[in-house]
Amino acid sequence: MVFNWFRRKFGGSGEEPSPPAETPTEAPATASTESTTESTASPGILNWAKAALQSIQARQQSESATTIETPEETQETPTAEPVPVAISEESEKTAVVESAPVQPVVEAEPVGSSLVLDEGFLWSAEVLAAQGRRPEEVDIEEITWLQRLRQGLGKTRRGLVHQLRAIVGQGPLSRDAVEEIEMLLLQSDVGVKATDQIIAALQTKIRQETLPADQAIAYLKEILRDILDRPFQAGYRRDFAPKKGVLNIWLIAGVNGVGKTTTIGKLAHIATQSGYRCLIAAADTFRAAATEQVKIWGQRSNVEVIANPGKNTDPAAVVFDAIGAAQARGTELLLVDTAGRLQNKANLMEELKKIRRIIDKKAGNAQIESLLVLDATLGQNGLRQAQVFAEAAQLTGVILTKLDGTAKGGVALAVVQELGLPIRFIGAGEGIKDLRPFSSFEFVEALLSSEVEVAA
Ligand SMILES: Nc1nc2c(ncn2[C@@H]2O[C@H](COP(=O)(O)OP(=O)(O)OP(=O)(O)O)[C@@H](O)[C@H]2O)c(=O)[nH]1
Repeated sequence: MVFNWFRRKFGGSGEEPSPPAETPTEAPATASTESTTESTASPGILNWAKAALQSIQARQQSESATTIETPEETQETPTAEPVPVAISEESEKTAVVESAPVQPVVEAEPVGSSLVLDEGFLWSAEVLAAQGRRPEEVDIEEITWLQRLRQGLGKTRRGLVHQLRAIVGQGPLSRDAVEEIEMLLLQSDVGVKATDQIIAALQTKIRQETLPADQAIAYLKEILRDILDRPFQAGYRRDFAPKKGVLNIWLIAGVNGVGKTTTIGKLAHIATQSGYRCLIAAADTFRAAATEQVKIWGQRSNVEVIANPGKNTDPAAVVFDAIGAAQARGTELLLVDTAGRLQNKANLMEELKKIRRIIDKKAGNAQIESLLVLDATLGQNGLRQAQVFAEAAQLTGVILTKLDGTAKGGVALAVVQELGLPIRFIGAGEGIKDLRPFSSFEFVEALLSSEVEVAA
């Protein structure tokens, strides 16, 4: 059984978590602000984690038993022949449909590392339980991803949590304490505007009452979640799964090197794993290697790539062809890769606008999303680029990549504060499974939770 990331329900602030778990554990039923602030795993969490581990192991065993019994069904490699499609007049001499070759990359689950009831597993269990999840419904992919996210933000978290605790634990916030927190947030790339908001909210609360460090951190988490979820109050929908049975087009934009192509590959993987018919348009015709690169990613998920092998061909024509192909085949998700660099910025923006016009014209009924990919390691610099794109591409969301690197994580707050756009996915690694839908609750926990220890 394959885990469906698009159907995954998040708990956390502002969203009702699932009903309390009816398990023999004492797992917390809701995402309360106090739920994940302890540094020692409670017996409830330990039981919850054990139950989740057993359930994952049992499923893996029964799946491997099925594989052994019916090898032809489960291990057969699907083959795909190139399929001709309707193409536009402009490009009919050169356009071809690149069909995904046959061998999808099969990534083995890192069973050995993840199936241990270690600190990382316990922390993931705590985060999932706090969202009202039941241990028997948790998938190994969720545990692995949460561990990865937490690892990626580890450096920032260790610096932040330790110092914040020391400051907020000293009673009402003094002027010095406020300045210290401000510095910490700015150093973590939170940006001036979001930092001001956080400080103002924190001051109001801590002036009113003296909070122990644990509660002050819990309150800080709540403030951060509120900022990250604010676009939902402004009309953006929380649920970001593509609609089934209709054409969804996701235009992926961003400057070169931020991870657009890689992200498209990872999205194609999530989409096919979640049961969507998916297609990729290779509309970065400026960089010669870009098409080749996106084709390799297409192969990994067995997703076809519509490309035009000519030199400097019109990317809008590729998109036109791809929409035609998608409509002819009943594709549900068309991912459009775009150039990150042209002769100059004005050209790049013009190209994006043109692609957008083609999409609006040829696929007016499609569900269109325009997603900006931002490299989290660029911090505030990435934001300036974003503002330019926001106008040209009518952005509807952001994908934050490279949170596993030197990124400080706080940039997520700056992005939402400055652009008013929701973060839809985050990437924390170069592998096919290293991009997942964004959850403010999980992100903030990964950024600010203390280490969890098994109680003696
Ligand atoms: N560590 C890490 N590396 C990433 C992540 N996402 C992408 N990368 C790497 O970033 C580099 C650039 O990624 P691309 O996908 O080629 O970027 P692009 O935006 O398509 O670049 P252009 O095609 O030049 O516009 C590659 O080496 C990727 O492996 C991530 O989440 N973490």
